[in-house]
Amino acid sequence: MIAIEVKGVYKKFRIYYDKNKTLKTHILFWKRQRFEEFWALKNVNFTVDTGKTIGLIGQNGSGKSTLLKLLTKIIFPDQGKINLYGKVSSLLELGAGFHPDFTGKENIYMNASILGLTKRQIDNRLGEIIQFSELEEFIENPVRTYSSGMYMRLAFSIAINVNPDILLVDEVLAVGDASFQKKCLEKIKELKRDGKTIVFVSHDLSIIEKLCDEVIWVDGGIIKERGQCRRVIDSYLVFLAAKENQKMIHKNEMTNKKEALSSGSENQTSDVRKVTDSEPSVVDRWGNMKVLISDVKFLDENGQIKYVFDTSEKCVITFDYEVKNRIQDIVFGIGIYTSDGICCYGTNTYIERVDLEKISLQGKIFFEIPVVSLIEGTYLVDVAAHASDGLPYDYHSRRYSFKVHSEIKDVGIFRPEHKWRFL
Ligand SMILES: Nc1ncnc2c1ncn2[C@@H]1O[C@H](COP(=O)(O)OP(=O)(O)OP(=O)(O)O)[C@@H](O)[C@H]1O
Repeated sequence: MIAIEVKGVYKKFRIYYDKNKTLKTHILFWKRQRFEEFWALKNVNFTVDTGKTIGLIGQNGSGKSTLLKLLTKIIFPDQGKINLYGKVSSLLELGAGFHPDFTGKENIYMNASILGLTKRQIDNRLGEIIQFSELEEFIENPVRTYSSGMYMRLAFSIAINVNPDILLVDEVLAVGDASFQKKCLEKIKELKRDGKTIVFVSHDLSIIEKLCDEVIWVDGGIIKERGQCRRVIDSYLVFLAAKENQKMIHKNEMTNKKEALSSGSENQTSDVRKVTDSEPSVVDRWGNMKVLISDVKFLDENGQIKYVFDTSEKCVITFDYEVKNRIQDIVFGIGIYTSDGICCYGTNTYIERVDLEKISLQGKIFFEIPVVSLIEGTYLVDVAAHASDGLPYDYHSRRYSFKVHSEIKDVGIFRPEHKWRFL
C-alpha cells in the first residue's frame, strides 16, 4: 500500500533584489520590483510504501526541506500533486505553533489539537507527552521562559505522541542534548516498528543508514538517485569527494600559478626573497632560490591529479625542481601536518640516504605513499629543497593541502595497519 505519492512536483521561489530600497523609491517604483524565479524542485516523482522509512540526503540547498514542507503542506507545489494517505505529523519547524505566553501544558493542548487530536485523546496522552519531554517541573510555566532545548523537547514530544501514520522528520536530532537525541531516535525506531511511514532528512549519514529502508538523494532540486541505503550513500560520498577534489584542484592550481608568477618576478628582481642569516623568513615560502620548486601536485595511483583520498588509497606528492648555479649539496624534503599544525610525518633525502648525485639540473620528483594511512581530515604539506646543513634553497611551508576521507571514524593522526583478533 502506498502512504506517500509525489507526482511531477515542481516548486519555485522568488529571489527579490533591491530589498534595501528606500521608502521613496519603493513607493515610486513599486511596480518595478525585481526578482528572479528559481526552481527549488523540478519534476520530483516518488512513492513511499506504508511502513517504510525513507531517508532524504543531499547537500545544503538541494531541496530536501522544501520537499518535506510540501509533504507537510506548509507550502504547495507550483505543478504536480502530492497525496498522503494517513494522519501526518511533522518534526520540522518544531514548536512553530507555540504561543509564547501559554504554559507548556496549554501549548500541548493547542498544538496537539492542530495535529488532529481531540480533547479526550490529549487528556489521555498528556502524562506521556510531559514525561517524554522531561519538563514536569516546568510544564505550568509560559514557554517563553523555556530554553531553546526545552522548547524543542516539548514540540518533539507532542509531535511524536500524536500517533501519526506518517512522520516527517527534518534534521530535528541535531538539536537537543545527546541523551535526548538518543531518546528521540529510540522513539522514531519504535514508530518504525509499529509500521508507521517515516521520511527522515538528515546530514548524518550513519543515522540515515541505521534507520532507513531506502534513501533518496536530492541534488539541485531533482532526485539524483534512489535505492538501497549503502549504495546511494556511497554514490553520494563519491560525488561529494569528486566535488571537493575539483575545489582543491582549483585551489592548488591557484597556489602553483602564484608560485610561477612570483618565481618569475624573483628572477627579474634578483632574489627578493633571498634569506640571509640576519633576514627573517618570508611568510610561507623562503630560501635563496638556488634550487627552485614548482608545480606541486597530488596524484592518485593512476597518475591523475587528486586532492581527496580515501585513507586506504595510494597518494603521490610530486613537484618540479630546477637547480641553479650547479650546486651539489641538495636535499629534498617533505612534511605532512594536521590542519592544527601537528607533524604527522617528515622526511628528506638526506636522512634516508637517497643518492642524488646523478640527478639532472631540472626534473620531477615523485614521493609515493602506497597507503595514505591517515585518519579523516585535512592535511597540510611542506615541500623543500635545502642544503644538508639545513640552509634553505626553496622552502614551501604548509602551502599545499589534501584531504583524507575515511568510512571509519577513528581518532588520532594515523592508522597503523591492524587487525582485531579474539581468542
Ligand atoms: N522561502 C524561500 N524563498 C526563496 N528561496 C527559498 C525558500 N525556501 C528555500 N529556498 C531555496 O530553495 C533551495 C532549496 O532549499 P532547501 O531548504 O529545500 O534545501 P535543503 O536541501 O533542505 O538544504 P539544507 O540541507 O541546508 O537544509 C535553496 O536554494 C534555498 O535557498
